[in-house]
Amino acid sequence: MQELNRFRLFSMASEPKDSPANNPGLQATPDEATKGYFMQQTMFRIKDPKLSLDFYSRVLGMSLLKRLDFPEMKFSLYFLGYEDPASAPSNAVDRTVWTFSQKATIELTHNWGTESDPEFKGYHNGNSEPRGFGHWNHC
Ligand SMILES: C[C@@H](O)C(=O)SC[C@H](NC(=O)CC[C@H](N)C(=O)O)C(=O)NCC(=O)O
Ligand SMILES: [Zn+2]
Repeated sequence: MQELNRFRLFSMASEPKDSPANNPGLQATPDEATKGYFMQQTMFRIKDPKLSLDFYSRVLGMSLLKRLDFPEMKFSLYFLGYEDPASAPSNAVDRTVWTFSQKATIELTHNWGTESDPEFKGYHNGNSEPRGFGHWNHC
């Protein structure tokens, strides 16, 4: 009962639990230097683009906003998001600029050959030591 009362007491605090007053370091407004900036992309390395593109499009419902190939460095980048690709510019350079102006995209990095390399054991999933990436919630 003690724990429940303590919880009730805390949740009745004058300040909302999520306020800056209850969260040292939390700022109500961003620094002028980065005002207007937003999280534009996070990157995952993938083994096989055929399997990953199927998963991200069919299962997660995302669209391919832009693909960039770097043959001299033997890798490709696939930018996925929830914008309608039909609204993307047709010009390749303009489409790259458009893609990089979309919020919270996913950049899939494919280092060529991993899909067929028997020695490739996959990338670290973050959930074994040393722990790193945690999870992605899709709902
Ligand atoms: C275009 C822009 O969004 C990028 O992030 S490119 C960044 C660059 N990516 C690569 O070199 C991909 C191939 C490389 N072998 C790799 O697996 O990363 C890069 O800086 N990658 C390093 C990183 O930590 O992101
Ligand atoms: Zn990137």
